Amino acid sequence: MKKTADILCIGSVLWDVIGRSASVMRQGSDVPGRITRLPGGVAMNIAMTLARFGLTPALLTAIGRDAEGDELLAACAARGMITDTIYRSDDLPTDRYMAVEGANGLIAAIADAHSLEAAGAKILRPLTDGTLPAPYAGLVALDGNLTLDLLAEIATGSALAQADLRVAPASPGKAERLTPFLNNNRGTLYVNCEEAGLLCQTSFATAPQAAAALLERGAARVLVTNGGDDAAEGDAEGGVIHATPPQVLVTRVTGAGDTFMAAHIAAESRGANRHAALAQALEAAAIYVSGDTPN
Ligand SMILES: Nc1ncnc2c1ncn2[C@@H]1O[C@H](COP(=O)(O)OP(=O)(O)OP(=O)(O)O)[C@@H](O)[C@H]1O
Ligand SMILES: O=c1[nH]cc([C@@H]2O[C@H](CO)[C@@H](O)[C@H]2O)c(=O)[nH]1
Repeated sequence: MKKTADILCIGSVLWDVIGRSASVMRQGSDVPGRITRLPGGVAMNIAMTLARFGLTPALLTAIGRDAEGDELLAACAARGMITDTIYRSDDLPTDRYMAVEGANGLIAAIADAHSLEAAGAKILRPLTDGTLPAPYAGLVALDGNLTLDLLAEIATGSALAQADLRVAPASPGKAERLTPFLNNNRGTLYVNCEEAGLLCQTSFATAPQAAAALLERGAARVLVTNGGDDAAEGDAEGGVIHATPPQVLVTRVTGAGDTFMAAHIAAESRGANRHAALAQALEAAAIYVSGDTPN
């Protein structure tokens, strides 16, 4: 039986190549370590986490028709995701992200999402070619790896005008690409305090302050996290609410934001109200950062 998608994940699905060393590293270091390759890209990370919360994501992305692409597609299918919505390109290679991590944290990373950017609006074809119900009125998780032009088209166009859009930035360097969602009062933005500051060209001391400022600048709805400090949720009608993350022993933080977002979406899809959804997202993120769940 063909599965129906609970949510569309639109954005980067690529291979992460991560070099890790136990040494403290600086520019120019050449040290022994391990190099691993694993599925990544923000849309894929969100899809993997949504799948852990029991949802079935369909992926809208560009993957090359190369050996790396075939392997990546198989990795998506193995996780129960719907892959026949993926645009396979004959001439564009499968995208890659490369990071180097030392004992002192992330040293540097390069995201090569050129194929996704070059594919442009082709990744959205399933929304209009009969593959998906049109207009699509369900949940959508969208990442900020798409070009500013395509993100603006999604924020203002008809293809996703009825959708429940949940938008995450791809990296601090791409945070400003979410501006069309602020300017057009569209979607729910999931950002941390730093990204909220970048979007508003300022800095915020607390998540409730950041949430209020994003709403003031035109956001329809926002979720703002701030590490171990209070997270906030707000929309124009209901105002801003906030809650404190459970205190846990932190063993990992990379991926905490994706876990928060996926758990929040999953809670709301089960019918949780805003207070319960925020609490459940914080609970799931706490379990994640404490290291009690698999990657
Ligand atoms: N030090 C911490 N103590 C307790 N909970 C934490 C801590 N760091 C993160 N969390 C939990 O994870 C959520 C998201 O964390 P954070 O605000 O750091 O997101 P992020 O910067 O987007 O994460 P990522 O590292 O994935 O980019 C927080 O709201 C909180 O629930
Ligand atoms: O510009 C980007 N930077 C990082 C990511 C992804 O985020 C994760 C690291 O934070 C990693 O999976 C990478 O692929 C991306 O998709 N685009």
